[in-house]
Amino acid sequence: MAVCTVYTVQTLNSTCSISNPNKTHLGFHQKQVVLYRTSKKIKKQSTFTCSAAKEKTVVIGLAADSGCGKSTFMRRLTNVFGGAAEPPKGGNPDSNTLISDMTTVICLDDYHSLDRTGRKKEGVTALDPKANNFDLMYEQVKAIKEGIAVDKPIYNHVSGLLDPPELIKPPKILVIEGLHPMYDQRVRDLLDFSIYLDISDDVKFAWKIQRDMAERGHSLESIKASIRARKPDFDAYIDPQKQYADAVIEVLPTQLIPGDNEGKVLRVRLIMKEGVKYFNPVYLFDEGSSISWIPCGRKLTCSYPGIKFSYGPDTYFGHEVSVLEMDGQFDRLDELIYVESHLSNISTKFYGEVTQQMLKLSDFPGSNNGTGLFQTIVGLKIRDLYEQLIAAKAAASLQATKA
Ligand SMILES: Nc1ncnc2c1ncn2[C@@H]1O[C@H](COP(=O)(O)OP(=O)(O)OP(=O)(O)O)[C@@H](O)[C@H]1O
Ligand SMILES: O=C(CO)[C@H](O)[C@H](O)COP(=O)(O)O
Repeated sequence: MAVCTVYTVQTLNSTCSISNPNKTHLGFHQKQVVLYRTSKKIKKQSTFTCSAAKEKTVVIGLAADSGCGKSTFMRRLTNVFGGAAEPPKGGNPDSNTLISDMTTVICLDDYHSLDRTGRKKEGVTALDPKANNFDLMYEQVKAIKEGIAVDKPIYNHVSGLLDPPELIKPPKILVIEGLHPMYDQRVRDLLDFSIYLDISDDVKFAWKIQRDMAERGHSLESIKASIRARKPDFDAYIDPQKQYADAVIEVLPTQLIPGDNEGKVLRVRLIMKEGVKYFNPVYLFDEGSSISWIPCGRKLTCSYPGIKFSYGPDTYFGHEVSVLEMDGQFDRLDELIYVESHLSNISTKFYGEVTQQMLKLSDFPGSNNGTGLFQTIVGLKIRDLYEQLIAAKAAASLQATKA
């Protein structure tokens, strides 16, 4: 359990980071100094120095079950912002954090309150809220959003233990990815934008088998057993979060091949909530219309079973949404430019940017289908949202200075 001590400071009202000799991280915000720490009480007689007020961090949430492509999506997203994403330099080699110039991605597995042995003893899975510390998750994400560095715990996936914490400094964009970014309302309310990767059971199974058998040496039976064991908690605690997401990427088996269960050709739907500030849903041809488009012709090479796009308005958990769908896969990625040129509101900075991004990362899984395409587009939408948020904050603070 985190110890959070609040000091009231009458004279300071800016936001800044402070560190004290106890190696804890403190910050001033709204006339308060707040201490975040994962263990023990902090001595109140610390001396600290204060740096200038900083830009606040934009927080993005990405939810999905394990093995559903979060890491792949994160690599696409950080690439949109440029610069390589790497684990903290000189830190724990088993850290789950990825840092680039603009973004820091933290994995919410780090807020497991029970380690592997503890979960076994209590008979709970990592998906169960009882195995996670939402109070600490909330306190630390809030602190980072306010410009305060924190000592975040590390869940070590190699040993199954909770390792000593690592320092997370406030980045421009913080992405919290994992099982529960939208489970706790307090954490959910801190998100500036949220995404849910909704991978159907058949596809999840195919991806998990491919990774856990080929890369991790698990047997088919043990993979099946692990999927079965997680399913009730997945349905109870993870899946319901999709109702809160601003964008959902739904991955289903193709409808172009009757009875297909190979999971190689995919039908992917990008479900975009209407009315989200700084987020204008992407559309095909004509905003708000219902469209069905088979682009296979002179400009796009399609082998069996072809490609089909659909677009139109819908409702999702009672919210108005726009849905863009792609079923099938590209034969030649460079021809994606033809599709891109028919999409609007994709938040590119130049003609062909989606195609360029896809070509750059063509060796990533899903680059020839709607998973890669929609992840890339969501990445560009997040960049746009970030730029709009920062511009709005700058305008507001200029206004405040004038007043
Ligand atoms: N769009 C995709 N198309 C095909 N395979 C994919 C796609 N995205 C991910 N995969 C495969 O699924 C597996 C899991 O992907 P990834 O590691 O990105 O998921 P994750 O959600 O981060 O997993 P975990 O939480 O377990 O670390 C990998 O083998 C990857 O190759
Ligand atoms: O659902 C998961 C999130 O990625 C993991 O299963 C959970 O974090 C437990 O990890 P491990 O199996 O390495 O102990």
